[in-house]
Amino acid sequence: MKKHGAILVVDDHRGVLSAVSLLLRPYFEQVITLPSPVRIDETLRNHRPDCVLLDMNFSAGINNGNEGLYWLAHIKRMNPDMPVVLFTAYADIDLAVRGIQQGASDFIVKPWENARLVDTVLKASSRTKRASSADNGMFWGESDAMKRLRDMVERVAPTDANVLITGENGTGKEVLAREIHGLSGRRDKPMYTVDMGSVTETLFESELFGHVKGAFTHAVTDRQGKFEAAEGSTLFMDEIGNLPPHLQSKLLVTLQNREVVRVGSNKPVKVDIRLICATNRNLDAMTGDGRFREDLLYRINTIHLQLPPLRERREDIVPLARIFMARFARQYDRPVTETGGDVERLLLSHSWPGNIRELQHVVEKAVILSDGERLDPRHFSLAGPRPSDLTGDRMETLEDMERHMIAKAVGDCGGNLSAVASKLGITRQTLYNKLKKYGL
Ligand SMILES: Nc1ncnc2c1ncn2[C@@H]1O[C@H](COP(=O)(O)OP(=O)(O)OP(=O)(O)O)[C@@H](O)[C@H]1O
Repeated sequence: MKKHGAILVVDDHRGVLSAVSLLLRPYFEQVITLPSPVRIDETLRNHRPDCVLLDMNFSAGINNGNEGLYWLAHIKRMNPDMPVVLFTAYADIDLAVRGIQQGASDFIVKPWENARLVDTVLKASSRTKRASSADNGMFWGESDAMKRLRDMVERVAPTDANVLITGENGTGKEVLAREIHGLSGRRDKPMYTVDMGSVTETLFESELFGHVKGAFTHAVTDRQGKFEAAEGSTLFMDEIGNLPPHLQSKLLVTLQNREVVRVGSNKPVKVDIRLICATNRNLDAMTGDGRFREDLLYRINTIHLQLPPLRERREDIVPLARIFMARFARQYDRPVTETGGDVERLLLSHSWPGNIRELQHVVEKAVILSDGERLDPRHFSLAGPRPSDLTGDRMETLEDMERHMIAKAVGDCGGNLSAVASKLGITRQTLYNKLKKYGL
């Protein structure tokens, strides 16, 4: 039988976690257990489980299930397609029904029947695969830069070549890493992520390479690092530019020898991983002034993929906005089905310093606030471009300046073209001509 990817089990009874973990291991590549929901976000981000089995009651003495419903809503907000099976010690059908109304896939009553529990979580996990690949996949779009990138990705993904993805914040580096993993021979195992931007520097080493008991004050047991966990799969190292110099050397040795040495040990362990790194920093400049090892850069960037900022793929702004609109309309049960011309002009007039993430957030907010079939331009509060967008390379000609002034005015006037024309002191017809000329 082919195993499913990963399942996350959250329950504050350690006995329950061990029993469920033993029961589910034959069916899942990875059974991740959490004794408290506080680390749910990080765990969902790093492990992308196929399903969550979520206890309904966490704080001792408060047994009204609200904690479970709270965390259910939280998971669904983060990841609308994630199937959540509720786990409750009380045969409280009303509560379970409320959970299902709020998006849970099913529920299991404790004490549970093993066969029913396995059957329920397997069904929920298969559902996610179909939903998420259709819904949360990468949108490539029509720009030449993205077409070239896609071509390259299709050729490179099936190989084991190390890949370096660069691009500004929010351009989709992690989405691209998942796409590469999904097209590779390693796709049956989950991709492992380690975010060098969120782990504190003192924990980098143990997080990556693991440690043995007693290696440092809090090392009370042996612990596997991400390199070992990702055995046979892909390891995605986000914000690689944050890696301090002594760990750059250790990473280089690990990649050269294909083996890791846990902190506090001298016994190397063989590893077989495919490495994908990402950064929004300029590693060439960092090697130039000695902040990043050049030999490590050569190791990690066998293939270099550069994601363009959203302002350089303007033809993709509206299609992406429509995808996000449809997704959030479903998630928040809103009737909105159209973006509308004024909203589209508004979106095209913005410079998107936060890239696709920013677009996704503003569309999400507008969908939540919407009450009709069309998005309302008043629900978009787009911040003006950053000062850096107004100077330097991107503002070289008078045309650049004019384009920027028109775009800004469209934003300031909420997409109302009569107001834009009068603000700029030109006729509506001239404004139309210029909007067309600049693709706004
Ligand atoms: N091509 C795409 N198609 C659909 N959604 C996308 C795409 N690229 C990015 N997104 C969405 O935009 C958000 C940001 O993407 P992601 O986290 O991959 O960016 P990033 O470049 O890794 O950001 P950061 O540098 O801040 O880590 C995510 O919510 C993701 O779902």
